[in-house]
Amino acid sequence: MPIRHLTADAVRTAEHAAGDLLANGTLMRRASGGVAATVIEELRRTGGCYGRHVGLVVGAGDNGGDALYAAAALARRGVRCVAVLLAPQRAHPAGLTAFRASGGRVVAELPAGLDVVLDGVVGIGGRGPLRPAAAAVFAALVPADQGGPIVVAVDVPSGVDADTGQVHDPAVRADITVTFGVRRLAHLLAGPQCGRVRLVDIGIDTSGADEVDTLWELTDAEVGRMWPVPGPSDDKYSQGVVGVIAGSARYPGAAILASGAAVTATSGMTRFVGSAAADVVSHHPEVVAVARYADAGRVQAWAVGPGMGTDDDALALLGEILATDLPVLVDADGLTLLAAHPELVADRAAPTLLTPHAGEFARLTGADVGSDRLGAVRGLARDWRVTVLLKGRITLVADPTGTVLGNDAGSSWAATAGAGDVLTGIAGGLLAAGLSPQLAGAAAARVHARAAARAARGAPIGAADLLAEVRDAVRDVRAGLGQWSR
Ligand SMILES: NC(=O)C1=CN([C@@H]2O[C@H](COP(=O)(O)OP(=O)(O)OC[C@H]3O[C@@H](n4cnc5c(N)ncnc54)[C@H](O)[C@@H]3O)[C@@H](O)[C@H]2O)[C@@H](O)CC1
Ligand SMILES: Nc1ncnc2c1ncn2[C@@H]1O[C@H](COP(=O)(O)OP(=O)(O)O)[C@@H](O)[C@H]1O
Ligand SMILES: [K+]
Repeated sequence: MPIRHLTADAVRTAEHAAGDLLANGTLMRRASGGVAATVIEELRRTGGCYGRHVGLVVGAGDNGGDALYAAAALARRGVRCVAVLLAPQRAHPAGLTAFRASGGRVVAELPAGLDVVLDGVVGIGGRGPLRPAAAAVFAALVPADQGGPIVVAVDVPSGVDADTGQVHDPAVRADITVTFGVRRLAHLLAGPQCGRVRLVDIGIDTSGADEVDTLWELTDAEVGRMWPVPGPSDDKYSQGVVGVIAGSARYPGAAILASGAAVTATSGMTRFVGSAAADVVSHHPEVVAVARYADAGRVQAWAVGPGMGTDDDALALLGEILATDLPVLVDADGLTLLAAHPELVADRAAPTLLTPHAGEFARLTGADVGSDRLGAVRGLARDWRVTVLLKGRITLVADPTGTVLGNDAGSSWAATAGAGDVLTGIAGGLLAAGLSPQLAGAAAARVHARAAARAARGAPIGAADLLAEVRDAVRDVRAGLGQWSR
């Protein structure tokens, strides 16, 4: 089962369904216990708990209550806790009582030399940026990598919108985020702001949540299991032949990268159509490359667009491809053409995957992606009745029914020219092998991101370096599946 992320509303619904557990404070006790356990783990890793120092920043709601109860539990382990109360009159009363009873002290500002700072300003009830008093406390902290305290966010880093993942300015940048029962949308949409996310079981049931409240994330094992590999009765045709249309004789780069990625991602066969046919074959001799579409031969899916140009010939070719009943991926120049000719996909029944970056997305919709990327990608997929993969550090793949798969690349090394051409080739290969556009897009994004991180190992890369690591990235996700038996 993919990892589920939910809206704040859906989280609240699940909490309320827990009935007495919510009313009698059991859920909050479990939540704060999870926060304390996380802090204890961190302190133990760095020398133990006794005599260490933890600072709290406490807001007016239950998020602050979690922090106060967690501190009371930490005090029982000999941790010394101090708290800045942002709204002293409205701090969680029972939490504050427990905090004081455990020896915790309320202070006007956080002292230097803290080991951990707990962000209990706001959780899923938060709106907008950190207000000035909270912002000043966090601005004064020395970052953890410069010897300052580790920042542990309770539920979500304050200033990050739990539903859209919008990182307001200012917002808390957490090293660790501890959340309860189920991950919130922001934990994927704003992954880099959350640091390491730790999920604490508090005994709520979220299985009945609606799809519109949900964002899914495939596990590596799921990506590995769905990756197409040849079986005993397969031949080069039976695994799905992908056709790539990209680049030009003048600009062969996109053609070489996209077709090379298609070759690398799956077995079977890659065909290529375009004026860069000779360049493609010189780099990837296994590609069956021709100049004209009429000579292409049969394929099971097309990947069309990178560097193909936007002239009348390109438009005519895109129209022919989209008029087939084959799965088609459209990227780059193909998307620019589609933005002006949406009728080309309006009546398409066959699987269709559009892979825009933010600029191409704006061309397609006439509006910027905005701060709600999830809502935006869902809207385009629904309105155009196609699957849309929105690129970036967090890739989102929405199908027309509203199901969305997200992928945090984990690093940003793939933000390099030509990396999108590689993604096109990988996803095109998976489409030809029979994966749905959504799974093809999400699985390709995962392997693409791993390949980028593998290639980089701390230094900038080009798209060709990323391409060279795709095979090992596939090996990574397939590790442990008993693949040698196939
Ligand atoms: N309901 C429950 O049983 C549970 C709740 N839990 C905790 O409760 C949290 C939700 O608590 P609440 O609904 O009280 O909401 P929060 O504590 O997240 O925030 C609401 C409060 O913050 C104020 N506020 C909103 N935006 C602000 C901003 N930008 N700057 C400063 N103050 C702002 C609001 O006026 C309100 O007083 C969860 O995130 C979680 O930490 C957990 O204990 C799990 C169980
Ligand atoms: N900040 C980032 N972090 C991680 N991956 C990124 C980031 N920005 C872009 N990418 C990925 O790199 C690729 C870039 O594709 P694209 O924008 O089409 O570039 P190009 O057209 O030059 O190939 C996509 O797979 C995208 O998801
Ligand atoms: K918080």
